[in-house]
Amino acid sequence: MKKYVLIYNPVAGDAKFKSRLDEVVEYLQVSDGIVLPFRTRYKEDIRPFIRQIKEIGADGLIVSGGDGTVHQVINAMLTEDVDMPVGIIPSGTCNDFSSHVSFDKNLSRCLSAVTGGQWRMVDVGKVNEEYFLNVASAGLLTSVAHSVDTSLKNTVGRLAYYFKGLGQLPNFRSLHVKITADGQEIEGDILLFLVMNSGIVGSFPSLAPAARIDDGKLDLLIINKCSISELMGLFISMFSGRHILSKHIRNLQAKELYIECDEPVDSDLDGEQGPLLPLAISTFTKKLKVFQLP
Ligand SMILES: Nc1ncnc2c1ncn2[C@@H]1O[C@H](COP(=O)(O)OP(=O)(O)OP(=O)(O)O)[C@@H](O)[C@H]1O
Repeated sequence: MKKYVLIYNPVAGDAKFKSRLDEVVEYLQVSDGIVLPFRTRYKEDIRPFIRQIKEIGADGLIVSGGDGTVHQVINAMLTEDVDMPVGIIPSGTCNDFSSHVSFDKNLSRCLSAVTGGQWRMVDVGKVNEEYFLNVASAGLLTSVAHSVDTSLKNTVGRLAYYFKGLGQLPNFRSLHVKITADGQEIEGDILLFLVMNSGIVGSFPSLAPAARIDDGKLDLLIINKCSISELMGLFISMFSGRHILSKHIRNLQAKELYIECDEPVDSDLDGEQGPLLPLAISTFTKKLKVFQLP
């Protein structure tokens, strides 16, 4: 019999996952598995629980939640040296990382990846002392994401980011940054930078076309200072991936980055509030096991 741990956030996204717990237990039992569920209350609950399950020796850890819950669980696992494959039941608003590693909202598909027992190794990024799975960023979208009201986000989902973002366009201002990417120095006025592990961010499918989640590199995408109308044009071209050709975009790959700004600016890690700049960013190649569909 296989043992699984399930960590679930009952309020993530539309808060419907909790009504499907019985289905999860049934699916795993029918597949000769048993599951230990843990319901989150605050993000601070997760690390003490992960520390306790170290002794259990489970065959896999299933996380149901949004990018924020997945971010907390992975940080706790890597910090506490808990080495087990992870499966994700995405129930948040954007679920960027999980959609990249092929977990969609189909519950049986997610669970079949877990019970199938096959996993792959993926890279993880680290900013100062905190790991991130998908993206570290700062600039205009960061303030939008942190100011989107949760009820608005849960009602209209990812569109809330765009609605809120468009409303704030007139307030956007540039940041003067200095970026060192594997020794190469870039300095200038920018609107936004993203350091990506997968190329999916904010549900845009291909923000960094060359990004691979297991290539040992992170993909830096910079939007240089430009006018509001040029920025609107860039957002539209992001849906097709053509933004990469714009003169306002800079895209490169690096293993280590150091990003400084001449003012204190918040960062965003996987949709959660991150540390103030400067950011010392590094890549940990093939650091995490993620279940995959057979
Ligand atoms: N039982 C709970 N009640 C209220 N808040 C909770 C509970 N459990 C976790 N949280 C909070 O939920 C937040 C994480 O939510 P998560 O990111 O997983 O979902 P989301 O915001 O709906 O999705 P996404 O990040 O994809 O937009 C954390 O800040 C955490 O403190």
